[in-house]
Amino acid sequence: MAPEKTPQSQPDKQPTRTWDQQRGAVRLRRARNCDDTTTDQRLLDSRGPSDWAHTDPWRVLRIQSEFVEGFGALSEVPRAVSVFGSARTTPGSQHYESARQIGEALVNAGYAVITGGGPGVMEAANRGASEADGFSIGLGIELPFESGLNDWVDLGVNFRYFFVRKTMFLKYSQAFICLPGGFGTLDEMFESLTLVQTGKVTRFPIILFGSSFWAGLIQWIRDQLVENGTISPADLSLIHVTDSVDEVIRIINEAQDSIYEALSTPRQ
Ligand SMILES: C/C(=C\CNc1ncnc2c1ncn2[C@@H]1O[C@H](COP(=O)(O)O)[C@@H](O)[C@H]1O)CO
Repeated sequence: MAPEKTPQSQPDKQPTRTWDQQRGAVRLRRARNCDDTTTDQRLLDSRGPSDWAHTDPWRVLRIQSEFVEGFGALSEVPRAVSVFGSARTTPGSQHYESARQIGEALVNAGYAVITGGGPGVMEAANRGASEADGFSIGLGIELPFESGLNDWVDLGVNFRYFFVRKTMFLKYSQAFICLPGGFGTLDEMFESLTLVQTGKVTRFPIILFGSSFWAGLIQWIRDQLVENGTISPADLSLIHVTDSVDEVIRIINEAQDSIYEALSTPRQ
């Protein structure tokens, strides 16, 4: 019979129990320390040439560097609006032309245009902005099926991490406009709605362009979310739905005015 492993027979291998510990943001209760390797072993006994780059502690530095690069590249960006929508929209289609007009109108109203830098609606909005001689920005994302930044992006920043990129959209935009899209667009829309609903960002319009495309979702939100009490009826007012480019600009300008009013300075 195999000898029983007890603290006496295997003194060095026994996991050590520690009491509650607070390590920065992390709370450890009844923690077990099972790591019986030494720091030197972990440093010198590498498993492969790129092991270090894939361990979470090092990943944190890459995440950090992505924040630093993003903040650095975008810090001088003037007032801007982000435009989201399908990567699959084709040039010449109605949604493509709407996005192009929105890009142009935003520039004429004094805003830079930020998109995901990809094809479809993103390209169209960048194109409208660039054709109107405005500031056209693309925040690209590394994807398995890389499509690269579209040709109408004047300032492009590529990100590895979705969540870092999302921070940039929010930090450097005064409003979000969502054109018809798929999961990516819905993700961007619902994340921004959550941030406005929870008060993380204020006076931040979320505009859904294309009423017939969005009607079913709005109805579902009303019938299911409001009816079941998972959102309050007032939350519906966080979403603006329109088919008018002029209305888009009016909504954004009004929100800007209310910010300047709160600060008691006129809008520039
Ligand atoms: C699918 C194709 C290329 C994808 N390239 C993208 N580049 C940049 N940003 C993207 C890309 N795809 C999605 N996004 C982001 O999500 C939104 C669109 O996603 P949807 O699922 O198409 O609605 C968009 O706003 C971007 O921020 C080749 O066709």
